Amino acid sequence: MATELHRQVNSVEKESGQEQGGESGAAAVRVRSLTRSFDGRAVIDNLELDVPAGEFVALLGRSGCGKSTLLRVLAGLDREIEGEVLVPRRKAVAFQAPRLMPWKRVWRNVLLGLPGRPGRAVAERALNEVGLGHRVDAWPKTLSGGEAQRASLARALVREPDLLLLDEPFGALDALTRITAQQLVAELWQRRGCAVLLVTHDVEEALLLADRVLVMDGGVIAHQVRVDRDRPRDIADPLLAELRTELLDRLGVQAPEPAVHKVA
Ligand SMILES: Nc1ncnc2c1ncn2[C@@H]1O[C@H](COP(=O)(O)OP(=O)(O)OP(=O)(O)O)[C@@H](O)[C@H]1O
Repeated sequence: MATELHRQVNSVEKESGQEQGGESGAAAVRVRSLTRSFDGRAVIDNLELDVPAGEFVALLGRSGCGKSTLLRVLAGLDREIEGEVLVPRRKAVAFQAPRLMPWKRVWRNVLLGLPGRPGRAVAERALNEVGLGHRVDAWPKTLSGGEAQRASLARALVREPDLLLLDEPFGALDALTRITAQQLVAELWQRRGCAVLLVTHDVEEALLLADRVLVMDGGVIAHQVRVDRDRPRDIADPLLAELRTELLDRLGVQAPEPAVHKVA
């Protein structure tokens, strides 16, 4: 299904007949010559990016290289830009911190900011989808870290996004909860068919989840690899191990030797 794209340029989001359908009809993101500067320094510098509808893309890069800035631009939260950014109107974003309002019950948090006064049943459906059906009436402070992150995902899902933007959503979770949350996102993506852009520091997470992994450096997408493997994936797969070394190299990180377990 073709997704209508909308232009975000210099604080204006306007519908444009020209770029709908046609060449961009199967795209979820089209970025041309995007530049974003802070105090005269271009953090994003003539960046180009295309994401087809339904693709899962992971974005890696050293700390401070501009990943979150790019995500905020795509989300429409930052419009002080030069260049062209086309994204679907239906988009949603989830951050590392779940950002739930403590004075509203979970289901009301899920519906926050949604137009058209949707009813509780809409929130319940999304909460069921992320396995939080039993916490519909809970207060945010009673949720565990993983539950709060799932509530945040439910809040993104009720928007029925064509583009889901995730900024380090698993960064604050413990290792076990993180794996469960990754599996949930993979399932949701497969079920919903939306495009996903996941900002992460974790090369293995990127390789386990994404169709394509991008490395941002010098204000542009400096490198990319395609992960041509069915899911669920195994990080011990030789292709993934090879791509992991390649990506760590591009990130300027020495790949550690695989751990050797000795049994006495
Ligand atoms: N509102 C702002 N005002 C000034 N500088 C900013 C602003 N937002 C971001 N920057 C700068 O832009 C650069 C990129 O920041 P950004 O948060 O996008 O990096 P990042 O790649 O997401 O980093 P990390 O991986 O550490 O989260 C940094 O040098 C940051 O200090």
